[in-house]
Amino acid sequence: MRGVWTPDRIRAAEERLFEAVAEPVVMRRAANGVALHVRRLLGERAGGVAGRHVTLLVGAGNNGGDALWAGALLRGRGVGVTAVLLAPDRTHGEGLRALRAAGGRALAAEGSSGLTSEAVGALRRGDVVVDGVVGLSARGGLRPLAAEAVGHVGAPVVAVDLPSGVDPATGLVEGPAVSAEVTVTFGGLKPCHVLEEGAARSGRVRLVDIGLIPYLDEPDFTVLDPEDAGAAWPVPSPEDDKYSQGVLGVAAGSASFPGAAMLTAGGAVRTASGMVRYAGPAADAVRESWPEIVATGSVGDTGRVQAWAVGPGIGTGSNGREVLARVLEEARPVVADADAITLLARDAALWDARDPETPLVLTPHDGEFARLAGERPEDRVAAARETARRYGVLLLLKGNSTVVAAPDGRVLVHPSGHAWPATAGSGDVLTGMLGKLLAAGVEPLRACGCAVLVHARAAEIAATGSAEHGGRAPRVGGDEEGRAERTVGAPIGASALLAAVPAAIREVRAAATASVR
Ligand SMILES: NC(=O)C1=CN([C@@H]2O[C@H](COP(=O)(O)OP(=O)(O)OC[C@H]3O[C@@H](n4cnc5c(N)ncnc54)[C@H](O)[C@@H]3O)[C@@H](O)[C@H]2O)[C@@H](O)CC1
Ligand SMILES: [K+]
Repeated sequence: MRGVWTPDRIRAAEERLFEAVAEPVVMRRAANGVALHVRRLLGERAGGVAGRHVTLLVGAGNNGGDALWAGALLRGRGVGVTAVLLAPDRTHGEGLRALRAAGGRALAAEGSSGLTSEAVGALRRGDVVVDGVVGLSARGGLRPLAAEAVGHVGAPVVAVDLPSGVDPATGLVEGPAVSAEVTVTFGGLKPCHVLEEGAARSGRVRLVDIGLIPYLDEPDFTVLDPEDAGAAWPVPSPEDDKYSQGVLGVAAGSASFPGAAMLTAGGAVRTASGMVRYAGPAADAVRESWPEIVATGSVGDTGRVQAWAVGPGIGTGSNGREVLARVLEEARPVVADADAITLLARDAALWDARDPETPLVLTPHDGEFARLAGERPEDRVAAARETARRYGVLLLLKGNSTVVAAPDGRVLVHPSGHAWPATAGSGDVLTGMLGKLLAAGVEPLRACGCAVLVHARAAEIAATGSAEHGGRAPRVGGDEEGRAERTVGAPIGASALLAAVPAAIREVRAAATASVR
């Protein structure tokens, strides 16, 4: 599990760190980390380090200072280094002196008519380009000169701290911005690494220890790693029987639309052993597809369950309303999706059926969220947190980065790093998976994080056929250099995602086993 801290909290921790350790020492640590990851990328993409060329794009502040110091260290490894200075009169002085003393070159980016031809040549020559334009103090998109310079970059980019042009606190991009292959950040992750467009533009995020950790407060939110999901995933123990592992009730689909029932129930079956019960008009179809499921026609006829998954395909009319009300009255943990969210958003009386002490998870996409909250989410973490608190629910806001907020303010984010789950029926599978984890007794916030992570990975495995990597490096963190990120994929349907769930579970469980060795 990794923490994510807002820029303000990072700065406050840095101030405390500087009382104990001199700032240049800290910067040198940061630069060491940048140089290490530039060397790795050179090895990967240029076949070696010595004799290769690195171009530094350097802005006005300490972010550029980090890049210059890293350049000086790379010179020591036989790398040719050229710094292109976007603001020569405000360049980090010590960093520039260090680079020149190590034999690096520096030139001004701007001539009398925009970017000079020397600067363009340097940007085109780099085997790797280091983005030291702007870091934690970034405001808005790249300024025109920096944007023009970035436009000439064809080589892979290592971003210092964050890809320039991305808002550090939100991950939003409001103008031109850098797209990095690797982002090297310091002390702790920032929201831009895992949220919105910033997550995609950060590429592989590498965290460097600069001694900041003891000075950090509680993170603003957290990110689960595959090994966290693997460690929490329920598997049967020798004492278990089919009931003791948690029974899930599924209320989904209809006679004319049995697909939602099939996918929700299937998500549950593939997630954990034990038992799944189905209640609804698609009972015959469900029995046929999933003979292991005990299927009945109505919620009232279903035997005991430890949790319910309700909503996909139940409709928003009186039948759907009745099903949802019956499920809520049972006072068991519930995951409510799709039509159930629409019903809850427009019918305040339905909330009376609910026991406020029993966990209720709502899993909206942005449109369903707008029905609940009155508007589409802008700052997704803040919006999910506020809505979770207001309704007293766990709010799982789906998106490329999925945000899960608990009513007590805790938040988990999962940056999927790809969009393969964006296919019809995929949400139904997630609902079944999450329901089964709740039935198995996994703590609700963690259950949400685990289900989202494994669901996203299953989609990726289905699309890319990459299961053979057996425990791919996580996008955020990890030492292994990514390979699967460049795997070419093919579009999938939700059935293919569902079929890949066991492979994804095996992968996270293998990651958990490896991490305790
Ligand atoms: N506080 C510290 O001493 C440490 C800072 N570190 C580095 O320092 C960075 C923060 O440095 P600074 O606070 O000096 O500021 P930055 O280097 O992030 O920004 C410098 C200046 O760029 C300008 N700017 C803002 N938005 C811009 C945009 N969109 N396009 C172009 N220019 C823009 C502003 O004038 C800003 O003051 C971190 O991101 C990290 O890389 C690390 O060395 C670790 C320790
Ligand atoms: K940067």
